[in-house]
Amino acid sequence: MAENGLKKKLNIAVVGGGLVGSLEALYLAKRGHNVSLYEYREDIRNTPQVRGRSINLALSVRGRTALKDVGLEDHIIQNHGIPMKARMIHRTDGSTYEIPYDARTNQCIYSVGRNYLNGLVLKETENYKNVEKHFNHKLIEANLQKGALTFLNTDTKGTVQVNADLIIGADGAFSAVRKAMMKQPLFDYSQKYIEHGYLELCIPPTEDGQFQMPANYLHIWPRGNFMMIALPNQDCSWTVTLFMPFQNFKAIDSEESLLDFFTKYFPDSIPLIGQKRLVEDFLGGSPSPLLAVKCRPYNVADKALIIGDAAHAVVPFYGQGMNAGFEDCTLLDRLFQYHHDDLAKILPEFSETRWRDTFAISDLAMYNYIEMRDLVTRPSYLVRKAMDDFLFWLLPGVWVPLYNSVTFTTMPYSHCVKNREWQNTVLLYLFYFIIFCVFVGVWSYLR
Ligand SMILES: Cc1cc2nc3c(=O)[nH]c(=O)nc-3n(C[C@H](O)[C@H](O)[C@H](O)COP(=O)(O)OP(=O)(O)OC[C@H]3O[C@@H](n4cnc5c(N)ncnc54)[C@H](O)[C@@H]3O)c2cc1C
Ligand SMILES: COc1ccc2c(c1)CN(c1nc(C(=O)N(C)c3cc(Cl)c(F)cc3C(=O)O)c(Cl)s1)C2
Repeated sequence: MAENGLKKKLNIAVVGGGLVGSLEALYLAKRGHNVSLYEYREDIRNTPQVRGRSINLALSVRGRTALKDVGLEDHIIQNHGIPMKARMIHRTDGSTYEIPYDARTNQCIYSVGRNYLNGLVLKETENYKNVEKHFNHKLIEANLQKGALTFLNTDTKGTVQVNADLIIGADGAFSAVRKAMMKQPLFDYSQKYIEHGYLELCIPPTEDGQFQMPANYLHIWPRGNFMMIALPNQDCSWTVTLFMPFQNFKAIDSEESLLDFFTKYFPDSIPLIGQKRLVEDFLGGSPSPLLAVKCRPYNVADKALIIGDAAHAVVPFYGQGMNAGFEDCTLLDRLFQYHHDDLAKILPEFSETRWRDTFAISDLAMYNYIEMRDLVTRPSYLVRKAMDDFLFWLLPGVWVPLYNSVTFTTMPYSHCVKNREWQNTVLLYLFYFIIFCVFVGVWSYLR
């Protein structure tokens, strides 16, 4: 707050115009600050959207809350997002079965196009004169303590010097802002590349432009040490993501070995993708790596802050990366409101209160990576899910299963984990009690 009691307009540089950076620019614009958004790539609204190639993501309540704050939730839910009410599990014989996300209240998650959502948020910033967007600007140097940034304009090949009251790094898993932050003393950092990579394939729409599979589902082909999933697109195509160890990808190096592999493990997907397209896309592409990043603190004094994947890239096996990044923006906005834009209070409090939750979702996603590939096929998973669903139905305010709390509530991720721990304890004692009753029953019968 300025001396005269009026709110001080900050000059804020947001590095990274992806999903989280563009949303953060919008949040800050709505607070009246002068925002300059710098994005390495060109404006994605001008890049041709290759048909049926859009990469999509699962939007759940944490991300919806942020979009609601900036007035975009209704548009996404009513005009773009495709509701997914259940998982559709594909067995190797091609038969399928459903596992609803929330049988009690029929809540669902939404499949949204990454570029569509990014473009929508960027477009919304056009309504604010206090937002400047600079595309083709790559951050190459940062002096965070001084609020000084150097960008390479990839168009002109010239450099651009920028000074800001606040630098927000939303520049993704390989963040340049975080790299500068790592020079700070007491900055903790760890990263993990998992052994699996992912390759995106496409199930096109039918000749008459309809979905080839039931639309309102997240389709999963769980196969033990690898898995495939498919999310629906607005154009009735599916973005299919195959997760598999890099060495397995490497072993599939010919049309014959590829078709043998898919015939054995994903036979029903071959006619859906199309044999020719499968061969072209699989052998013509290469698997991308998956990186998890944990670091803290997220701020440098009252000068700089990292959010989104720059702060906490997670493996995608909970569908929460974007949702967690959007939740960063929501929580940061609440702190701006509570501390009247006083960065000396906001930034340290964001770091101190957020890292436990981002570490928790990172661990949950990594656990899912290890479990999920065949978890949904395990009887123990289905028994536990049935018990969770029953107790959730019986005691909805008390017993919120882990998957529901992560996906369908804004309960802090670390509380979701604590919740699960006491539920495990209760179920363990319940199990012992049942065993004891059976033992007493059998003993009484045999006496
Ligand atoms: C296979 C896969 C599936 C996923 N599925 C889901 C899902 O279903 N649901 C979900 O919530 N999340 C999902 N995620 C995670 C989600 O994609 C990320 O969490 C999200 O994109 C993070 O957004 P971000 O803006 O922080 O980073 P990014 O999306 O990486 O954006 C960073 C931006 O910064 C720019 N940039 C980078 N370096 C510089 C620089 N030096 N100077 C200027 N600009 C720079 C980049 O060009 C980019 O535009 C998935 C991720 C993967 C890999
Ligand atoms: C675009 O690429 C990707 C890649 C991975 C994901 C997504 C999009 C969206 N993802 C979601 N995961 C959950 C979830 O909570 N769990 C436990 C699951 C975890 C796995 Cl790995 C899975 F296959 C199904 C579920 C499931 O429950 O449906 C959601 Cl809810 S959405 C994972």
